[in-house]
Amino acid sequence: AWRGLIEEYRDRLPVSGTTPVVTLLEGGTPLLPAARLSALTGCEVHLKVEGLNPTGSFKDRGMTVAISKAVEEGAKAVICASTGNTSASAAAYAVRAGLTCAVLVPRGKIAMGKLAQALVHGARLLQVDGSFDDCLEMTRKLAENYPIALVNSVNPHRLQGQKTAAFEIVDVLGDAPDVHCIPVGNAGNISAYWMGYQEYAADGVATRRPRMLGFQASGAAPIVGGSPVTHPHTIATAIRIGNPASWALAEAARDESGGDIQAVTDRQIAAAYRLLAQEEGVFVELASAASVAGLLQAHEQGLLAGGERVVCTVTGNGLKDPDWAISGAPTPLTIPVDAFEAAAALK
Ligand SMILES: Cc1ncc(COP(=O)(O)O)c(/C=C/C(=O)C(=O)O)c1O
Repeated sequence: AWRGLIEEYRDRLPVSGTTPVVTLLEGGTPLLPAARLSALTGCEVHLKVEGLNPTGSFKDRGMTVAISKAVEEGAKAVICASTGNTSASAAAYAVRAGLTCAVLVPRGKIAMGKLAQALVHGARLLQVDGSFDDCLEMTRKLAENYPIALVNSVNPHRLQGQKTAAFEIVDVLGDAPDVHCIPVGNAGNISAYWMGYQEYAADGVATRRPRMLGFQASGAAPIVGGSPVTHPHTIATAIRIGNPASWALAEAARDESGGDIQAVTDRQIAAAYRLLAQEEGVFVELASAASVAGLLQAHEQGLLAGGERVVCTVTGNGLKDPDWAISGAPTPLTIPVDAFEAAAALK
């Protein structure tokens, strides 16, 4: 049976025999063949469905390690800034560990499902009148001045946990893919995947490393533009980030892998979101669809050779932000009960 990431990849994580294991049995998510995307691109496309982690996003991978280490170091409380999924995950793992959790989120820019998770797990939720980047700056100051563990992806334990997704992909495919597409916000995840692929290639578990293709929303694309975006804007609120904490690591992943970091528009993201739901049967949140919007864009640009193996990470569950699924849907029909019975009686 699946034992959670620390037990599954213990010898590749910064834990020892005495590290308490705080887990919700995260990881082991599906690597789902994507027939429609394969037909559209002429590649062999798989989706790494990270919305099926315990709190509905890939953040659980990093949080199991960061919270376990926080307990080992004697922390009594944890804190993070978040566009939503990190706070949802930190709140749940803090409960598992018996720690107090404080989260700072940008007011009014967080999907309801994520807010619900932080609140229901009893996190102390601080809504900041500013951007995610302002939240992160405040969180770093608080963590410096109080005995409270910072569990954002600036905490190296987070990236250590998140690199396990790359291990799982190689373990299932038998080697690394040729290309890996992934959304980029605070840029921890693209950096963590590259770390994982590098580690497996260095140990000979994989014979190759993929080209990393990262995708930012065009209104929140500091790495693409080369300078911080003071007022980032996108419907994909999870990646509405103007000054990524792992900027340098993400550029290294791009350059060392021979990949790229590009922008995709909200329109492209929304189209990929609908395609995933209506043609692949996978419901993801908007930011997650940036990796598939990027796949289609890369195909258009001739960046993909026919038959190449491509993995797209879809990072969060669509249930986090159901409004987007409802807003464009046709109005449901309402049938009066008696008409229904009459119709049924027609048999
Ligand atoms: C669904 C989803 N998809 C992609 C990203 C981008 O990953 P990174 O590039 O590693 O930041 C996030 C990030 C969310 C937060 O940063 C947070 O929760 O504070 C996300 O929730």
